[in-house]
Amino acid sequence: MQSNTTYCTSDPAPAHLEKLAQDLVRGAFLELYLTPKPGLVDLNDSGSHPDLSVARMEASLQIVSCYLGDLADALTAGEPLAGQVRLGTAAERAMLRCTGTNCHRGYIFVSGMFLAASASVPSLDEKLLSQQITVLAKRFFARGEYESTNGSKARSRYKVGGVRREALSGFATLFEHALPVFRQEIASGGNRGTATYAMLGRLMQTVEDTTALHRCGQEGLKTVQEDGRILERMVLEREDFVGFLIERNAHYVEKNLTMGGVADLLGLALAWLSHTGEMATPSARPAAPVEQVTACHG
Ligand SMILES: CC(C)(COP(=O)(O)OP(=O)(O)OC[C@H]1O[C@@H](n2cnc3c(N)ncnc32)[C@H](O[C@H]2O[C@H](COP(=O)(O)OP(=O)(O)OP(=O)(O)O)[C@@H](O)[C@H]2O)[C@@H]1O)[C@@H](O)C(=O)NCCC(=O)NCCS
Ligand SMILES: Nc1ncnc2[nH]cnc12
Repeated sequence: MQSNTTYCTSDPAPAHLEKLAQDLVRGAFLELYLTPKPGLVDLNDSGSHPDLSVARMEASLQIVSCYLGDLADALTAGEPLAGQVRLGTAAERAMLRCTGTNCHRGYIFVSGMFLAASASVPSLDEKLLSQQITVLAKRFFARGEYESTNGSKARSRYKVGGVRREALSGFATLFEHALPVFRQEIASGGNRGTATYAMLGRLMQTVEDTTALHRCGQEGLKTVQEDGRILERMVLEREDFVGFLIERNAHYVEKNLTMGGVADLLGLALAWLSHTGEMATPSARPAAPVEQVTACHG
């Protein structure tokens, strides 16, 4: 796949931007393959998404990978916000054209926002990164809202902030909930598997997920939040949370309930933890470089 966007930069994106772009793709793959997850596509089934499959989402992530690589180059070339947004909308169109779905539309937005913020905060300082995300989100949303989306309808109908408030808060749910509960689980003797499910439980409780509202209204969102509370407790108490999640998946499929926003923020959290090295096993050999996507569709 050949990208039709090239940036004449004297040099490629700085190493930290290029690696973060790769880690943002890695995080989305880690989320996709996490199994089981109620209502979402995983290695068991497609949850409440009969139009999706693992293969289709992998194809979508190839588009996301091209987008993030192009965005890293554009940021290095000093591309202004309008040009960055054009890359995002082009990626949304490519995803729809190549996979027939919008399965990573939200992830294009949150991962693009995260990478753009990191271009101005070339460190692992999470407070500074969060503040820069808020700055960029204010500039992004100051451009106005031009289309009626499932998310915008859910936000006005249920008086919630959705992904918009999440971005304007500097991804507070990620930095103040998801990452701390992961680190707490590791510190208290857990492993990356239990810590990831503790993160999923906390995100289910805290994300104002407009996809859950769009599908099943307030009752649907409350179901996700209550299940997240139970999941986090079961992980903490070393109960059979996998059995619980398999049972809940059957319920979500019956109700057509999903939580795509939770999935995206989980992918973002796994991406950042990959970037900080907290997803690596202490004795692990340095990870082989992620196979670079050789060419991209524009
Ligand atoms: C800023 C935009 C993301 C638009 O946001 P908006 O609020 O207008 O709503 P949506 O366009 O619907 O996108 C919101 C998507 O963000 C995810 N999400 C929802 N709540 C949250 C939250 N609280 N925090 C973080 N993220 C959240 C979610 O995306 C995931 O779910 C989608 C799949 O679920 P599904 O139910 O299948 O969705 P639908 O197809 O809508 O329903 P069905 O028909 O299938 O029943 C998938 O996208 C996941 O990623 C929300 O969907 C931004 O997109 C925007 O402004 N776009 C305009 C063009 C642009 O500027 N693009 C460049 C961006 S850099
Ligand atoms: N695993 C998943 N299933 C459905 N929608 C998603 N959006 C992001 N990850 C997803």
